[in-house]
Amino acid sequence: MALAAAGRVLLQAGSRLGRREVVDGARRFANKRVEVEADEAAGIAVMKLKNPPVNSLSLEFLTEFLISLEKLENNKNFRGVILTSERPGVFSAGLDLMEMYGRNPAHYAEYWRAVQELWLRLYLSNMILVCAINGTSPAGGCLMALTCDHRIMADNPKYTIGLNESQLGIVAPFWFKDNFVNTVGYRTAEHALQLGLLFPPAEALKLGIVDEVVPEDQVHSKAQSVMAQWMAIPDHSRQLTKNMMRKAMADNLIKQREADIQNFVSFISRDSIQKSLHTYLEKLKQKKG
Ligand SMILES: CCCCCCCCCCC/C=C/C(=O)SCCNC(=O)CCNC(=O)[C@H](O)C(C)(C)COP(=O)(O)OP(=O)(O)OC[C@H]1O[C@@H](n2cnc3c(N)ncnc32)[C@H](O)[C@@H]1OP(=O)(O)O
Repeated sequence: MALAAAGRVLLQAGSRLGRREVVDGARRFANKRVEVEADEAAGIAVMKLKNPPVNSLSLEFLTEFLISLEKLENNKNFRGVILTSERPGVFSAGLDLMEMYGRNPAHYAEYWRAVQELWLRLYLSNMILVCAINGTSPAGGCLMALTCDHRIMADNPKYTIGLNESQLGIVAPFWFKDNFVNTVGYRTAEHALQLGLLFPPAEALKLGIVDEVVPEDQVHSKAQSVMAQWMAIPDHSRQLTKNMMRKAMADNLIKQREADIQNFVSFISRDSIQKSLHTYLEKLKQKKG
């Protein structure tokens, strides 16, 4: 119920944005920040993140992404989604720092609700989610990948993935942490989260953050072949199994969703945290100069 209500809010927000949907022969639809190549006959869609320059998860991006995902969820012909970046090199730079810096509490609350919604929708999706990680994927970007059923990363040592929040002076919330612990195990998570480590593909594979590392030019073909394997499993048994594995963790967030929002708002509003974000943003700028 809570999920459905939040979804309606996002849909309303989406229509307020007034984006015109572009339909190309019923096989492709796009809003400004997400491109969907939908092969209805095959039952597979490729969702490409395209929020330049670095696919940060801004409020507008989250709204548009959730609307596109809902369209696919509502069409029973779609059984699988491949998530990838339209800009190879960066899968996603994670949560948009500008949504968490210098804004007011109401904005922080609205943003955090949308971040929660993204995680819940992806984590509990009945569809098969395969992540084709064709670039760097820190923090919220890594979280998106962690919600998927299978992760394939491009073999480029320049790319990294992990939950680096502590390096920014912020903290990965409990549900980021739980998703990570369930993927890599407690000790690895404890170590990586405290240090805010980002891992290149080979290490990410060793730790189980990703399931496969393949040459960069094969990420998409690999994602398609993995999807074919997963599609061969009957939906009802796969979905019941997925739900059995994931429901408890998602319910843990659902039951304390409002408290989690309040925690986020009071944490992110602190002067010391705003100062840390300021310093990090300055560092990002200086890196350029
Ligand atoms: C008690 C417990 C309570 C807990 C309560 C909760 C607490 C808060 C939890 C918050 C969880 C946060 C999760 C996150 O996802 S935080 C974001 C983490 N992301 C990063 O650290 C990535 C930062 N970016 C980079 O490292 C690089 O940009 C990247 C490697 C991704 C790409 O490099 P590239 O050289 O290609 O591009 P630039 O660095 O030049 O960047 C281009 C412009 O984009 C801006 N940028 C980059 N990342 C972000 C971002 N995440 N959000 C907003 N903007 C971003 C960058 O500043 C450049 O902008 P300008 O062109 O204007 O300079």
